[in-house]
Amino acid sequence: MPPKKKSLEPNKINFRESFASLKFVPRFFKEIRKVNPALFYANLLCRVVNAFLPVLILYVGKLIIDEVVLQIAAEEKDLDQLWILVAVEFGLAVISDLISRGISLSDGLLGDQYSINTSVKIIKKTSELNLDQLEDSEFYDKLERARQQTTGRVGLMSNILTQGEDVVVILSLLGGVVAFEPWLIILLVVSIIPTIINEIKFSGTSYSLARSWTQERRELDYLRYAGASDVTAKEVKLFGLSDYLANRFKNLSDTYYTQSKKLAKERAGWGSFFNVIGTSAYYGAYIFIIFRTVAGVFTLGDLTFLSGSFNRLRSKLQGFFTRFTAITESALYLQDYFEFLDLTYAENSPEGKLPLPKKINNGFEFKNVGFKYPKSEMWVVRNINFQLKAGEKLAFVGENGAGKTTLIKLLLRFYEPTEGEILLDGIPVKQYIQSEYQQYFGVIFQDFVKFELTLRENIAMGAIEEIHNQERLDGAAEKSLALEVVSEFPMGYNQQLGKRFKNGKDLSGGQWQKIAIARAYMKDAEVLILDEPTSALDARAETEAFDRFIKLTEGKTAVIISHRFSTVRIADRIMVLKDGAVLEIGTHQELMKNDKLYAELFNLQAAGYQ
Ligand SMILES: Nc1ncnc2c1ncn2[C@@H]1O[C@H](COP(=O)(O)OP(=O)(O)OP(=O)(O)O)[C@@H](O)[C@H]1O
Repeated sequence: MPPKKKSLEPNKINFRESFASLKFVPRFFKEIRKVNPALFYANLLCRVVNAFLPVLILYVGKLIIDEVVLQIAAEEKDLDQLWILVAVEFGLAVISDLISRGISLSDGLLGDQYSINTSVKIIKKTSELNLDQLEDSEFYDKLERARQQTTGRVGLMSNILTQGEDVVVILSLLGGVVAFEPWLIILLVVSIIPTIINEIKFSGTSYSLARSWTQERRELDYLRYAGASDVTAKEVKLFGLSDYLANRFKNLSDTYYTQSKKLAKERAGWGSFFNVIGTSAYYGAYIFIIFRTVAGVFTLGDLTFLSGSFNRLRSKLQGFFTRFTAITESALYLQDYFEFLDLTYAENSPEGKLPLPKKINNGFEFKNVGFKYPKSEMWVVRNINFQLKAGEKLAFVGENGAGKTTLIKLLLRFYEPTEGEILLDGIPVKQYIQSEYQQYFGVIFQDFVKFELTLRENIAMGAIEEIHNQERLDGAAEKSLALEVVSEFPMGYNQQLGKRFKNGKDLSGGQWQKIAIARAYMKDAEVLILDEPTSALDARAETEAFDRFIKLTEGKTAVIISHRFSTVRIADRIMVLKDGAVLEIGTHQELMKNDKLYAELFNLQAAGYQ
């Protein structure tokens, strides 16, 4: 599919929207303060002191020049006063430098702590959300923006603090200028108006460009990954896909480049034009001050103080307005971040309140369950009625796409049924506290995660609080045949797995699967669910794994999904699914007698093995 063309005009975010995003700033600062209150207040104090230094330094400079002029004209030179002034200016310069360094140091430290804190919050929040939210692409974009802007938020913090500091600098400089010559303020206003116009003109545009490209940036990241990663390398080489992927990447990025180039050029062009106007106003003021000095109204010291103050004021005011745009732009990202943190569970699944019973007495029951995935009109499963009795081993079989995994996701309450309900001992499962309910289950999914962490961590993921319980780890590894994998490595459980990190070792598909099964044993859950857990195991390992599974989980409730009928027949009962409906359910013998799909598929596989 060729990449879709995007319009070259991003939706502009207007000034009002930019302002509205500032409402998140107080919450942002509350979070920063919480991260390290002492450092936060020290930073504020440094900034307050720093704000008064420029006007003080300029004023002492003026006194020095006036004193020099006085001493040139004096017949008897007395330089004591002059040296004191020079010493004061030197002292102020040293203090200013120390404080500036203190500010950037504390900015950096606060920023680092804050970004660690937000990353942790994002990870935790993600785990709280429902699967349908995580699978939703709009939501995913929000998550992406919340995640990406961590460093932007750190910049935002120092920008806002500098803004506050500059307000004090500007007021103090203004006070100085007004005391000498109030008329200069008019020229000052004229000199900064162009900057304000420029900022209003472009405010929000670059943000809206970046925002409207979130989805494409995700696509670009993916293409970069697909074209240059160890996971895809085999197929990319073999099928000669690298040019295709590189071109797709290039076409999409070229469109973005064209848009941002257009914006950057416009911004630079208008910026230079307005700057010329601003500079002219500054020189107007300068000429005015020179005239007044020549006329004897101002001293030479006044001249340096006023021109210095005027120049600083202008650049501070310009900085104030450009920074304001940067702040409102980053505050829009802040909005993404806080909106993400404030996301709640899907509205159609209000959280249940009932605590979970310690033991399952009768089991689960699906009553007329039907389900459509969010934003889809298709019934994936419908009219599903069956019981999963306590202590029973039930197998699901059926062709690809029949709905087996979907039923598991419903049982686990990753999704709520669109119609019908699921009961546990006669009570609808949605009445239980979801997180507690999910603790009942130990699950190995078809696409279980291969964590690029140590072997120990990979097994302990089933009950991470038990990571140092060697006995339990050994027990789980032994039951799942993963102990053989552990013994292959001199570092044993401490072996790093995967190829991403130094000394990491990749495993075969079957070895990974044994580790995933160990995870389920580690959990010691009430209900075990194995979704094609042995597809990568060799025939001997598979039989062994299943025989063990049945023995070791005696009395436990379990659901097994498998395409291998030799495995399935060990189950107490087998449920056959076809096109999202239950076709037949019973023991192996019953279904063979039934002589429908199960018997047909069983005989087909059995013939294949002969
Ligand atoms: N997250 C999802 N969003 C939308 N549709 C989905 C999603 N997951 C699965 N489906 C659709 O639901 C149907 C049933 O999928 P499911 O994974 O339950 O089948 P399965 O019986 O487990 O198949 P297999 O044997 O291939 O694992 C399929 O048509 C699939 O396209």
